[in-house]
Amino acid sequence: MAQRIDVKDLNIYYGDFKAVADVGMAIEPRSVTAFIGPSGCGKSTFLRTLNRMHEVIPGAHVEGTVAVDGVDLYGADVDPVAVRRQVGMVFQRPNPFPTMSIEENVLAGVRLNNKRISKSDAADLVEVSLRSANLWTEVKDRLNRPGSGLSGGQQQRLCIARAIAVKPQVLLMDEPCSALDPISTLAIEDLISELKSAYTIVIVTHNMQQAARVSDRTAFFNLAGVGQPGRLVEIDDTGTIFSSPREQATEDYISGRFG
Ligand SMILES: Nc1ncnc2c1ncn2[C@@H]1O[C@H](COP(=O)(O)OP(=O)(O)OP(=O)(O)O)[C@@H](O)[C@H]1O
Repeated sequence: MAQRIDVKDLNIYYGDFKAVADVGMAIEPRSVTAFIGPSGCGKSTFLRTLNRMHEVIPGAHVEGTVAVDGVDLYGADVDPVAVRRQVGMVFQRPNPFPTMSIEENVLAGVRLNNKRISKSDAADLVEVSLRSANLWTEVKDRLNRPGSGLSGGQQQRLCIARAIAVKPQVLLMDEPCSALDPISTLAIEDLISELKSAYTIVIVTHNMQQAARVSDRTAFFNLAGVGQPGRLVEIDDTGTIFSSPREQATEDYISGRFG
């Protein structure tokens, strides 16, 4: 299911403002890639271009290519809705649909895609998705209760189950633990490590220990100054980035000298 992503010469704009410049990188399947860097360097903006969520903002556009297994997501005949099915996203704050039951939350993406699904297939999909998200045993006896009745960490795992249920190839996570306590954070990190055997995972994180714990590859982004675009400084194996990065700016950032 996992797929490789190749980004080439990507420039990302909000209207006339170039927020991110000249990004090129390969993101490997069945691995976790972390994006780190100071606030405003464009990590979230870049992440959102990987499933065409960026362009839902009026005036926002990109130049360059993002190819998933060789197919440019920005090709003329590519349907952005199909892209978002293939490349799922989990956000900073858990956002289950509050009035929907746990079960209906898991199925929400599938229903949005207008897929007809029998009752027994739906029940199977709910169980498989919740099991994959390490949530099944905690909720199996209350599948009809509202998703909003779960703890923050459980809600985030529910959102991951909802993302998985549409069978994406890639999972994008934008600071998925920033609203969670340390125990829930560890549960999500364990889950990320399990999911990488099936998915290509990209995670934005402010937490460098988290990047070091969960990711195989780390990309460091930086900003030359206010009003300047963010740029990719380097991407390498996570161990290398945290022990012997090539660039001084990376060294300064990871050793806490700025950002
Ligand atoms: N909707 C928007 N409209 C206009 N500019 C935006 C929008 N969202 C982000 N930006 C700008 O794009 C640049 C990159 O922002 P982005 O949120 O991607 O950075 P980030 O590295 O994820 O930051 P943080 O770590 O603080 O979340 C910033 O200058 C920001 O002000």
